[in-house]
Amino acid sequence: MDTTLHQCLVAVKHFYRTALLDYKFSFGQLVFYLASALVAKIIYDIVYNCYISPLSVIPGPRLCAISRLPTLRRRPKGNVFKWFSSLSKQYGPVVRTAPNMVLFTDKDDIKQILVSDDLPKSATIAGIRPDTAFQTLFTADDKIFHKGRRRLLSPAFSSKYVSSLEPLMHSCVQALLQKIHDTIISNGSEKPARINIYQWVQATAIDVIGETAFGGSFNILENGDHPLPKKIFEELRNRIIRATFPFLRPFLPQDPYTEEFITNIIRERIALNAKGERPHDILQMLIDARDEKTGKGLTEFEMYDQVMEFVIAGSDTSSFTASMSLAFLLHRPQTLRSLVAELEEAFPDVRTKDPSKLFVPNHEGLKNLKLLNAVINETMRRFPVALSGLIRQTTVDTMIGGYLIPKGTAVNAYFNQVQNSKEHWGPDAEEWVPERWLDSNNVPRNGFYGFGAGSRICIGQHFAWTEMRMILASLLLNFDFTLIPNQNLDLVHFITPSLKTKKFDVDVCLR
Ligand code: HEM
Repeated sequence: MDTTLHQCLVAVKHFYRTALLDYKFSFGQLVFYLASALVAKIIYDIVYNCYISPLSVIPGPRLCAISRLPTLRRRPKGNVFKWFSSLSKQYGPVVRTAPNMVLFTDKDDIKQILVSDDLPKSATIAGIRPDTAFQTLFTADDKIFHKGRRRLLSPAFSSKYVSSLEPLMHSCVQALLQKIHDTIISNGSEKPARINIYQWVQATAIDVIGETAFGGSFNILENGDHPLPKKIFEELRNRIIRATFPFLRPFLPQDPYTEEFITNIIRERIALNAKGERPHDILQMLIDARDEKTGKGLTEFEMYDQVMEFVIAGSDTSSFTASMSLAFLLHRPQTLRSLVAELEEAFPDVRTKDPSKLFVPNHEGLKNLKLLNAVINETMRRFPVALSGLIRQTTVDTMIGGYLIPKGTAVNAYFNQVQNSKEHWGPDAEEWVPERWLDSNNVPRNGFYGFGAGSRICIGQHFAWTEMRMILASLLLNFDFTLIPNQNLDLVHFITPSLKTKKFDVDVCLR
């Protein structure tokens, strides 16, 4: 038998060698051989993925073992997180979601991925870069690059530095209050005005990041129909599509509007520097950055890329959380009343002030307010910004969740499931109940990852907390809001989450 097999192999080898050397095969034969090689490769991959790969023992839908199709078709629609949740309910804490990707929903596994092993970001994340050659803080998969960029930018996010930005945030929040106030007055102050608070808070957050990080408000709120928020959303969706289907990259170029908008800001700053003015903010840090070895600075594109990342990371995240907090408060009047009482107790003079003056509380007076913090934490628990999970990649064969995960596998720390699990958070885990945060015993250890964890933990968390507390408290201290029931609160997630309708209307009147 062995001899026969050997003879066969020798004959096949001989045939191919002669054929290749003498080109003694027709075009039809060539197509046939290539097609058979392709079919053999497909069959090999299917057999390997289903029966031989160490991942083959991990539960999950059969199709996921051989194809990325189930994930690919959901990502561009922004609803992959719903599927992940249903998979983990059906298959348990470790699920294979693609031939080379595994979903983890156990809290210890998530801690291992993000903190103990502190795995690097996966190649999937690198795909969301506009130009894959350039890394940014959020997308960096090279740990050394990440460390250097993080060291460079950290001073702009320290709690001390963020406190110094408070007057700038104050002016943007004041502009939001003024716009609401003026709308109520122009509507005839005795009746409530209907506004899309979701959109206005989003515009405010973009202005805050412009004012604090790039030297001047983008004035998005003022120019109600500014194209930037829509362009940012389109860019987020395109980034996911480019990462999911790399062959579509040439057909989905970077949007010229945002590139020009941000590049102009950079050029204006460089011109300002030439006049001797050097504001101390993120933009200046990027302009001044020099490579330790080569002494070279960032190119204009690299600066644009990093600035754009901050505009994305710093706007839709905190605005989503702040406006969803308000939406849920309106659905839970008892908590709304308690929160307003907490705020009025902390700022008793707000009532005695001139009613025509709008009041923005200082952050020092807000930061320790228990219910305010609980409301924001509860919104981040129920609807985390990283709704589809945090994707990392193994660099060596690693045991996670009792399975051998080979080197180069994408692992998704899907903490959304942990944060909404009845096992960890009790029978009301799927309800929005901020009061649970008032007793620290109710918060399970390693059960909350609102800002991520490990070396990639959100660099902007002090910034976000300051901004969210100021926006929410200012709205509630100055106005009365009424819920308009039965609005669609369905979410989509493209890097950051948003309401599918981009709309949450409220009726608002002066207090
Ligand atoms: C409610 C508000 C926010 C939430 C819930 C949030 C959440 C997160 C999470 C979960 C991560 C970790 C991503 C990962 O591990 O893959 C992250 C990273 C990051 N966030 Fe935030 N974020 C918020 C606001 C902000 C703000 C205001 C900024 C900037 C002004 C910002 C900038 C960043 C950046 C640059 C990273 C990447 C950090 C790194 O990889 O070193 N975020 N954020």
